[in-house]
Amino acid sequence: MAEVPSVGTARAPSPPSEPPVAKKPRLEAPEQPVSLPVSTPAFKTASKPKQSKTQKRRQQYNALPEPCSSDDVLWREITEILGEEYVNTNLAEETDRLSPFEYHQELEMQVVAICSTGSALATSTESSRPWVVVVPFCFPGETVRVRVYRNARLHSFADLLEVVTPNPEFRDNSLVRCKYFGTCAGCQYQMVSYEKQLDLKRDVVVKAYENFSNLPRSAMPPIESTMPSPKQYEYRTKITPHFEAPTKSQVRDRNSNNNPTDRAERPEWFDIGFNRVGTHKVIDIEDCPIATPIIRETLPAVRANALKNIWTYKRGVSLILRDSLAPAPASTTPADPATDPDSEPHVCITEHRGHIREKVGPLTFEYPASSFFQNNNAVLPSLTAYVASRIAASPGPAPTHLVDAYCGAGLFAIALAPTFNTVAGIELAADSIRAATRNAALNGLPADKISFRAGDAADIFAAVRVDFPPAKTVLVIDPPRKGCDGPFIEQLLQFRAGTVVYVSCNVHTQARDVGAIVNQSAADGKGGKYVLESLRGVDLFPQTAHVESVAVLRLVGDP
Ligand SMILES: C[S@@+](CC[C@H](N)C(=O)[O-])C[C@H]1O[C@@H](n2cnc3c(N)ncnc32)[C@H](O)[C@@H]1O
Repeated sequence: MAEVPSVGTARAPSPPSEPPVAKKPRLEAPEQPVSLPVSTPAFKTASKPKQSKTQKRRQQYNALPEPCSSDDVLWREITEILGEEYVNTNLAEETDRLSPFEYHQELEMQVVAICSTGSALATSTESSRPWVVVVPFCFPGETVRVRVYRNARLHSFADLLEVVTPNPEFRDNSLVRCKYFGTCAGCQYQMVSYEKQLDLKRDVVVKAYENFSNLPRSAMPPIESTMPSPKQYEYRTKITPHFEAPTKSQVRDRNSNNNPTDRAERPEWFDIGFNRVGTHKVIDIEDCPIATPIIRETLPAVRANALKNIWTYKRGVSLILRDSLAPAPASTTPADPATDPDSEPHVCITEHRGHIREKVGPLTFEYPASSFFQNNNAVLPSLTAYVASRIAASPGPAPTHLVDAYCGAGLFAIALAPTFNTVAGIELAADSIRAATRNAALNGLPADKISFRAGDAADIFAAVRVDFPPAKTVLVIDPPRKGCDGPFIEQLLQFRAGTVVYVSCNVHTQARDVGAIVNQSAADGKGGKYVLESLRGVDLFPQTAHVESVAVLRLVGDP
C-alpha cells in the first residue's frame, strides 16, 4: 500500500437536487466555437425580465460550465470518458444528476485518466451506471479507495483514502518534500519525477488544442517538449498566505474570558496558509518548499506578526511575501550584466506598497510589490531566449518593429528590444506602465526606441497603424487567464502583423484564441492567413499541474 495524504475534514453535504426548469443544452459541437466573442453585436438587445434568486440559481445549476473555465476543461474530459452519446442522452432525459453514490460513500475505483486540472478521473465497474469520480493525488492504472464528498453532473468529487495499487510509472512517494503535500491545494505532483511532470504538462497542451482550438490536427504543429524550470523547488518568488478574521462570536468569547494567559495563546481556530485541497478553507502552513529561500526564512516572522495582531482584523487578509534583490545602492545606475541574481543578497518584501528588484539574465526589472511579474525568476532567461529564437526563425526579412500587448512591467518588450528598431508596449495597469518606462531606462534603452502606454490592449493598433509596417512587425501577446477579448482579436486580424507570439498562463483560452485567429484569417479575405508554426509548454510552476504555453503564428501568403 502506498502512503497517501491525510483526508480532509468532513465536508458539507451536496445541496439537495433541485427540479430542473429548462431543457438542458446538448453537447453537439457548435459550428463556430461557442466561446469566441470575436464580434460584439452592433445592436442593443432588449432588456431581460428580472430573475429571482431561485431562478438564477436554477439556471446556473442547469447550465453547462462556462466555456474554457476549469469546470469546462473537467467536463470535456469527463464527456470523453463517458462518451458523447451517453452524456447527451442523460442531459436530454434529465438523469445527469442521478448519482449512483451517496454522500460520504466509500468506494474502490480504477483511475482511468489524469485531467488537465491535475486531478485524476476514476470509474468503478461496480457502479450501477457509468459515472466518473474526480480524485486528487492519483494516476492512471492505480486502484484507489475514495470517499465521495460531492455529487455533480455525471460525476462526483471524492477524497483519496488509500492507494490500493500504486502505479510506479507515475508515483514515487519518496520524492515528496513538503509535509503539507496531499492536504494543501498548492501542489499536485510532488510524488512524480520531474521528467514525468514535464510529459504530463505537454499532454495538457495537446488536449487543450484538441478540445478548444477548433483546428484540425493538420493545422497543429508537433507540440514540443515542455521547457523545464532550472529550479524545481525554492523557485516561487511570491506567495500570498491568507487567514480569516475572528468572527463576532469569537471576539465575544475572548472578551468574556478574563484569563490573560489564555488571551496570549494562539486561538485554536487561527490558521494561516493556503486552501485545503477541494475546499476554500485555509489550512495552517508553516513552510512552503517551493518558495524561494528568503521567503521561507521570512514566513515565520510574518505569521507571528499576523497572530500578534489577529484581534485587530475585521475581515480576512491576504499577506504578500515577495523575493527581491536588496535595493541597489543607487537604483538609477545601469544593471551590471555580469552579476548572477543568486549571488546577490535577497530580501523579502512584505508590504503591498513595497518595491521589488529582480534580474532576468543581464537585465534589471523594478516594479511595485502589488503588481504583476512572473513568479519563477529562474526560468525567465530561457523563456525570453526561446521567444527571441522563435522570432529569429522568421523565414522572411528580419522584423524591425515589436508590439508588446499586455506588457506588464515590460519583460518581453525590454528583453527582445535589442534586435528591433522600435518597440511599443501597452498595459492596463498604470503602475506597471510607469515601471516599464523606468525599466527601459534602467536597461539603457532610449525613449525614442521604446515607449509604453497605459490602456486597453486593443488600443495599441490605432497607435502603431501609421508607423509600424505590419509585415515587419512582431506582436507579442501575454493576456491574463481569460485570454484576449473579441475587439482585440478583431484589431489583430485587421493589423496583420507578420509574426504573432502568444504567451499564455491558460493554454485553454490560448487554444480558443489561436484557433479563432487561424480560422478567421483564412476566411476573412483580407490577404494572407495565419498558420500555427510552433507550440510549446513552459514550466513556471514545478510540482503543480499548471503549465504556461508559447504559440507562434506566422502570416503566410500575400498580405
Ligand atoms: C499575464 S500578465 C503578463 C505581463 C507581462 N507580459 C509579463 O510577462 O510580465 C497580463 C497583464 O495584462 C494586463 N491586462 C489585463 N487586461 C488587460 C487589457 N484589457 N489590456 C491591457 N492589459 C491588460 C494585466 O494588468 C497584466 O499585467
